[in-house]
Amino acid sequence: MSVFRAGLFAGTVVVITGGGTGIGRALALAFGELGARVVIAARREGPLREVVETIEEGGGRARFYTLDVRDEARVEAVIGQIWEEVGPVDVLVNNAGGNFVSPAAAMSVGGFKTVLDINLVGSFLMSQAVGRRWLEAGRGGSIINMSATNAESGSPLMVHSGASKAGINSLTQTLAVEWGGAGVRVNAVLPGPVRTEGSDERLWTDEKVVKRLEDGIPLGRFAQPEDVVGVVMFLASEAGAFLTGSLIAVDGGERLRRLIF
Ligand SMILES: CCCCC/C=C/C(=O)SCCNC(=O)CCNC(=O)[C@H](O)C(C)(C)COP(=O)(O)OP(=O)(O)OC[C@H]1O[C@@H](n2cnc3c(N)ncnc32)[C@H](O)[C@@H]1OP(=O)(O)O
Ligand SMILES: NC(=O)C1=CN([C@@H]2O[C@H](COP(=O)(O)OP(=O)(O)OC[C@H]3O[C@@H](n4cnc5c(N)ncnc54)[C@H](OP(=O)(O)O)[C@@H]3O)[C@@H](O)[C@H]2O)C=CC1
Repeated sequence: MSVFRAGLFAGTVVVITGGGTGIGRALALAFGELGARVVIAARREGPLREVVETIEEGGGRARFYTLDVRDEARVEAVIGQIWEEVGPVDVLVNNAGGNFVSPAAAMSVGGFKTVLDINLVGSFLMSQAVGRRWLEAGRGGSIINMSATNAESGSPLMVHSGASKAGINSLTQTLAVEWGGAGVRVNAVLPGPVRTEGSDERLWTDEKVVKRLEDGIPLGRFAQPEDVVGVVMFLASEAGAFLTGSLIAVDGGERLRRLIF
């Protein structure tokens, strides 16, 4: 049950990249439930369609667009279409992300760049396409970037992901300063390990690793996608009106643990 009031996001257009699965799906459903006009965008139509149908069955309003966040022309076209077909965007959640496990010494530059392109360049392109329109129209808005705790701590076998998320933290703070005067707030959420379709397939495949990770989380369990929802809602709402450039970890304390004893 949501702790936020019914209709909190009525009249608000919320765009979520990667909204067909995992954390993005949980966010889309939650925003839909609170009255937002939800727009989700990713590469595969199937998961996007399922989420839109689920929101509409619950009485909410949603639509999807297929896009690859690395494709500058497609990003610009889709954002233009959203403005015309749905209305001016109020909230952008840059959630689309990619990752895989690989020793740094064995990783191809193609693999490294792929994850940088999806996570960092994709967040930049989406923010730029939306932000330009906000600046031109003299209206504010809120951007929430999905970073990760590996931006701030060395996480072996994820050199591409960690570097991209550190870049996202910097992008967040730079845009917060550059666009703050125009009423645009830019914040980032840093989840620790979360069980999702994408991460279960690519990262958390070894139960021994899962158990070890879980043992190291002070709150004693992996996060579920729903654990990330509340802080995003808070940042998107009026309650977050004076937050910008903030990097907020949602990790059950995982980033604090050090192997001393
Ligand atoms: C504390 C916790 C921190 C956790 C932080 C973050 C967690 C997450 O992000 S979980 C999200 C997981 N979800 C996803 O990754 C979903 C989207 N992922 C994908 O689409 C793919 O996995 C992708 C990232 C590889 C991108 O797909 P695509 O654009 O189709 O890329 P290609 O398959 O063409 O590969 C490009 C390039 O990357 C190399 N590569 C791909 N997978 C691996 C692998 N498992 N190991 C090593 N290298 C891999 C591939 O060989 C290509 O390289 P080049 O041929 O050199 O170009
Ligand atoms: N799971 C975890 O442990 C953690 C995840 N995160 C971050 O949370 C976010 C969501 O991840 P999570 O829910 O776990 O993973 P999922 O794989 O379930 O979701 C990622 C979504 O991103 C979309 N996506 C991937 N690449 C692109 C692209 N090039 N263009 C458009 N959309 C794309 C995918 O859809 P499609 O394939 O259809 O394009 C998918 O729906 C990511 O930014 C991730 O880095 C952060 C910390 C921990």
